[in-house]
Amino acid sequence: MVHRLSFEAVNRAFCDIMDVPFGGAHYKPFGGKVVLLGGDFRQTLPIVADAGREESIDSSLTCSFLWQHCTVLHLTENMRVVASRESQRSTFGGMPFTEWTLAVGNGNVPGKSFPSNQSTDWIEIPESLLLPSSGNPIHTITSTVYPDFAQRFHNVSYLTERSIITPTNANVTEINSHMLALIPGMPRTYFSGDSLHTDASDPDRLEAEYPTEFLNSLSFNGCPEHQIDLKVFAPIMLLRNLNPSIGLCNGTRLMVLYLGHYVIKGMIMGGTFNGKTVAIPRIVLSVNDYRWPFVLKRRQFPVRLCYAMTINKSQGQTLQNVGVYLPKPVFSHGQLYVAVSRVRTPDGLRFLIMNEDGVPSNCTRNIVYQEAFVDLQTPSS
Ligand SMILES: Nc1ncnc2c1ncn2[C@@H]1O[C@H](COP(=O)(O)OP(=O)(O)OP(=O)(O)O)[C@@H](O)[C@H]1O
Repeated sequence: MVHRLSFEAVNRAFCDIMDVPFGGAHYKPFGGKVVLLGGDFRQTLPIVADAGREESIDSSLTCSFLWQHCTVLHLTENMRVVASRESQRSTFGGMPFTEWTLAVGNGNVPGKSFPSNQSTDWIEIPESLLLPSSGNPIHTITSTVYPDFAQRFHNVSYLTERSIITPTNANVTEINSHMLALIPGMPRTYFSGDSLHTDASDPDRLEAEYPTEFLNSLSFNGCPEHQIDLKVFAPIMLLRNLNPSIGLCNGTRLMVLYLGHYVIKGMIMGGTFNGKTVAIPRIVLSVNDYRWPFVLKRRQFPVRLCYAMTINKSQGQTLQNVGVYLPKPVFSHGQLYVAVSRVRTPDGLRFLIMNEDGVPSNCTRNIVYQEAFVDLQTPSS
């Protein structure tokens, strides 16, 4: 979901363009233009660094002054799952899959509480969705989602239809490294060129304080790593909008075809541009993180491996086979709902859950902030 401040900025720009006063009796939202917004408040809220529950809710469009001008219309049919007869037949917690998915999103699956844990937002995942609990969890989840990988690692449709999703980047990296090592041959490594930029009066002092080696060690959400290891046939995800008109958007998945010095060539997997071959250049990405007194400029290919991806990054994807790897529970509103709603059929969805002692479990957290739904039933003029 986009932060409400972004909508408010667009609103001001439209008022400016349409020469409509911003505020007062003649004020018209978006300069009088009709704007259609689509979204699902069961999904994750905008990411605000170090935000608690209140700040996350406050970032939502429903907390903007614009919301009073919105009319809410509800979609009623789940088009992703509707085609599957199997999803209607089987029951999950006594309901069809589509209803169970919504119950997870609405926070209506009956909770379970534990003597050791005061939190009541833990739910049981239906038995039919759980993976067998023995052995190495990484091996279990990767061999389930990527069966016969040694024979099929270069098959583009095989890669297109599957992914492992998990809450944190650390687990994503662990699974991606495991999978890359299974492809024959040595990886090609790309290192970024990092520098810092600052308006401070003494940039030399900052450069001495934060040497390049330190900049290289920094990782940021949505920014490629300093070191990227890739092999031909590996699936990668684009981390920036490069050229939407040819399908190169933030979140586009591609299979690597060629690893050059100046470009990476890949084949787009899924969506309107499925099968199209494209070249990705290195670009300079700027990261302005409040924790550091500088802007990091990183010159790197804007990609990362995507055998696994974070739950947040999986929003927008529709896949046939999804393994949800939960070595720790989800940590924010809507993540479990996003995880369970990536598939067309429950047959393609499997969970591997570990409890805090690292023992496989059938219970996990489902965080749902009910305040996120408060204003959705009230159509206004
Ligand atoms: N009218 C339709 N007829 C058939 N299939 C549809 C229709 N609308 C959407 N779908 C399918 O449902 C899936 C989800 O659609 P889409 O990605 O547009 O929804 P979304 O709300 O953006 O999803 P997300 O849950 O990722 O936010 C896609 O695979 C799409 O092909």
